[in-house]
Amino acid sequence: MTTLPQISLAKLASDSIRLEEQQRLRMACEEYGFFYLEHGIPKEQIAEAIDASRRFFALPQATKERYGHASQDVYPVTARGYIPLHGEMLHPEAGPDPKEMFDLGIEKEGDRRPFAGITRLPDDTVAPGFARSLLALQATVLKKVVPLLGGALADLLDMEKGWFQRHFNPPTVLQRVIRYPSTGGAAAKHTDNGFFTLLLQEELPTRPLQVWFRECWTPVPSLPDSLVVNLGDMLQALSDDRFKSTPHQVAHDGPAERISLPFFIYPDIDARLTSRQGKHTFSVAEMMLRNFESVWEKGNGAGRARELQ
Ligand SMILES: O=C(O)CCC(=O)C(=O)O
Ligand SMILES: [Fe+2]
Repeated sequence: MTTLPQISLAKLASDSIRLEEQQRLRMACEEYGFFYLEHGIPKEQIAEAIDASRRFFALPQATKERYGHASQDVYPVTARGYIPLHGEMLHPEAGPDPKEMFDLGIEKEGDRRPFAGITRLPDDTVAPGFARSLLALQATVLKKVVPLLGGALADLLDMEKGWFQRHFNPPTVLQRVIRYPSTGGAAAKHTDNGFFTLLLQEELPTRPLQVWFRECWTPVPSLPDSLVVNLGDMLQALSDDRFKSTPHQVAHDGPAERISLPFFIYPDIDARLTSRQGKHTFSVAEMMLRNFESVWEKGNGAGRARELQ
């Protein structure tokens, strides 16, 4: 069985072995577009967010729907809030996905730019610990993981000094909580549209996440203390197509429900970026809005779904 490369965040941070680890990261990005990252996030913090999410999803449907897209005050409204089962379609041939979700972001009052602002979230009287544990996890991810991994990737892209700090200050974040029911859950094949995605998943003996590798669907089992990183379409473009934004899908058939916690990391919403060799130039806001239009208005699926057979 193929095992994805394992990269260590601590090694990327260490002066003595950073270069060696960066070369392994380069190989992971060029050959796979998917890898494990030993992250160092406390287990309890992840477990708390998963438990609180499970409790939220167990609430009555009418309670959850109070936080749906129609109640959100951000642009686009589809960027935040609760999405019921079969509420999203990642690939048009597969139809709507059997999964339930909640989306949040960097919560900043008064920020009216696309994909920014405040999510209408359930408070502790409705969903104890839900908002608090998810936002605490976001803070840890943004502090401990994103700058180190992002900086290492920017070095590999051969961007000028300070490129990452300039264009990810702050990053745009779509933080998602997904529940796949025990009776069968799925996310259809797609690519992610951003720079990279960090996926924290429950440690289960089953292997529902699958990556398209060497013309085969290959399972990506959870590994202790590691999250899964996959590269998105923006990073593929910024690498002049050297790095892979790899197709993936989820096929979950129980026996228990599965909670996963992806963080979709994008550059600053105001950034306009050009790849090193100049093959690709894009505005982050325009590319994100196009992707949302494809998923939510045109029914064409996510990322490069349309190109995937
Ligand atoms: O739940 C997972 O394991 C992956 C979900 C995913 O690929 C996505 O939401 O983009
Ligand atoms: Fe994905």
